[in-house]
Amino acid sequence: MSENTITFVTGNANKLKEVIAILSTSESQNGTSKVGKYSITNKSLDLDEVQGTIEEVTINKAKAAAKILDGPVLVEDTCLGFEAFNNLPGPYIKWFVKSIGLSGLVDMLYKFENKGANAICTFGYCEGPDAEVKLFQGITKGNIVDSRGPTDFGWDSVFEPEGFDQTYAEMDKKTKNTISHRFRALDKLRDFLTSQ
Ligand SMILES: O=P(O)(O)OP(=O)(O)OP(=O)(O)OC[C@H]1O[C@@H](n2cnc3c(O)ncnc32)[C@H](O)[C@@H]1O
Ligand SMILES: [Mg+2]
Repeated sequence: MSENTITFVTGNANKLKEVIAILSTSESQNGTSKVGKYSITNKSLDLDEVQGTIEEVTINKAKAAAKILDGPVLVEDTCLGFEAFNNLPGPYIKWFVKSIGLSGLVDMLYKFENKGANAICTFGYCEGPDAEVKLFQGITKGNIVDSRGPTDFGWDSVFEPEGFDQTYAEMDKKTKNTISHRFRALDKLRDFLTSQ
């Protein structure tokens, strides 16, 4: 593998699809994206996640991936935080969705007038097992609403981004991919990689 190849490590096929779509250019082929001098390829691995802040979780994931693959890696951790809960569940949103479901998330806020939520995406880039992890974060604000639209990607159907009357799940993918937390984080990562 060339030294300019970065492996995006995720166990989530929907994340991967969005990353490829957002980074796609005429030079991308077969799931490999070109950003500046770098080629971004991918590997499906479910990395252990420690408890902590989103930054700590992402740094740990990146270090674990760089150790396993012994080379440049990119990982991503996605949070959904409720304003009424001081931004929890945050990095633990996956376990909340798994254990209480989407209607459970909506019910958590039933006592609160403030339905505000932040979708936060943090990419961690690490050049190798002994390198520092660089973070690139994107945030999209929105509200938690009753589920509308397909439920095949995480909490997409209960998150209505500010300024829109559709949930992420109801939007066409192109629209989501120009306003999403993931798009905003990748924009920063792209700036960094193209300046290298
Ligand atoms: O292997 P990794 O990359 O960690 O993939 P994951 O599915 O474990 O992902 P996270 O640890 O980042 O957990 C984030 C949770 O939020 C969900 N999620 C991530 N991005 C999302 C998005 O854009 N819209 C809706 N749900 C999303 C995802 O399905 C998880 O349940
Ligand atoms: Mg995960």
